[in-house]
Amino acid sequence: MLLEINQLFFSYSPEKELFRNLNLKIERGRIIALAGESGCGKSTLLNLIYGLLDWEKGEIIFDGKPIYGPKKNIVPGESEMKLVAQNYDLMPYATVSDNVGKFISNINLQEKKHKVLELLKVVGLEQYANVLPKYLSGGQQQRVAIARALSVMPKLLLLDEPFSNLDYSRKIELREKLFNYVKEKNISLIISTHEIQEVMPWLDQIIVLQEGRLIQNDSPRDIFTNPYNAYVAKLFGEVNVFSDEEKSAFGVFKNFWYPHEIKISQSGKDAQILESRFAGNHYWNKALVSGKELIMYTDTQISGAVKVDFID
Ligand SMILES: Nc1ncnc2c1ncn2[C@@H]1O[C@H](COP(=O)(O)OP(=O)(O)OP(=O)(O)O)[C@@H](O)[C@H]1O
Repeated sequence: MLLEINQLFFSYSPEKELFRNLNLKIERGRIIALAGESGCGKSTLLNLIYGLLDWEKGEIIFDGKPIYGPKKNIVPGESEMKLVAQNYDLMPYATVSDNVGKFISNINLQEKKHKVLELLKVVGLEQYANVLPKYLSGGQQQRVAIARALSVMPKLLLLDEPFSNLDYSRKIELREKLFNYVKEKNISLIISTHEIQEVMPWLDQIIVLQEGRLIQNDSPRDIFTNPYNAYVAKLFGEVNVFSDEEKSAFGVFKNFWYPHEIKISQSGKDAQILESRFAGNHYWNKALVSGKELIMYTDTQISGAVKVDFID
């Protein structure tokens, strides 16, 4: 086991407990997303794992050794664990290359140069090697910090919202290179994100927090097909939520239906299409079915009276 959190209690203030008896086990070599809406405790948990905060009760065991908060002031060695927080903490008067190479030994300068270039390629910043961080955008600075963290080949890399400052095309490029790199080098990765859809193809595991409670911890497929509650289902985008009463009234077998699971059919329930809008890869439709508004996606624009089926 790479990381074990046992019966952890933590709060920023006595009135408001954040983590109450949090338990978590993480195996080596995995790419894990820590998901949940803003304020659920993702950054705090990463900071606790990295030993930046003191907790009240419980233990965090990393690679067989206990982690302590700043009071005991024992931080893991550089090569063990790295955190890239939302402030990137770059050296302002050193170039991008020097920042990335900060933790790489100077014994073999040729090798160091080669390694820095390799890392800059992973984060797509090879053209910026000689630029100072202040001339970079927030998203670029974040990528320099990620490259620097990768340079020490940590056993565990913690990334707090690594793609939050990137436009879509950069995000797509970075996520693939980054995830392939960590897998190749056997670096375990935990990233916090509220855009789970965008990283899903690379994830081995998703951990969902809701107001400091760990409510689901499973493979992406299991969480997507069997979300614990509406909060979890909504992490994957739009979803139609049926109460238990609605579920039996509609004769459907589950509470959460994604828009692509409601399909136009020959037989099925009567539906009135209220809106049908072009959404790029599909049409986004709002349908009225037995008095309930449902969102469904279709390949073509639809209107009027149709019939729909629920097919997962
Ligand atoms: N330094 C602090 N002092 C007091 N309360 C804090 C502090 N940092 C965070 N909190 C509170 O703790 C809770 C968890 O915050 P945290 O930043 O861990 O959430 P998050 O899931 O990472 O959110 P986001 O996705 O917006 O970064 C929130 O209610 C937040 O207001």
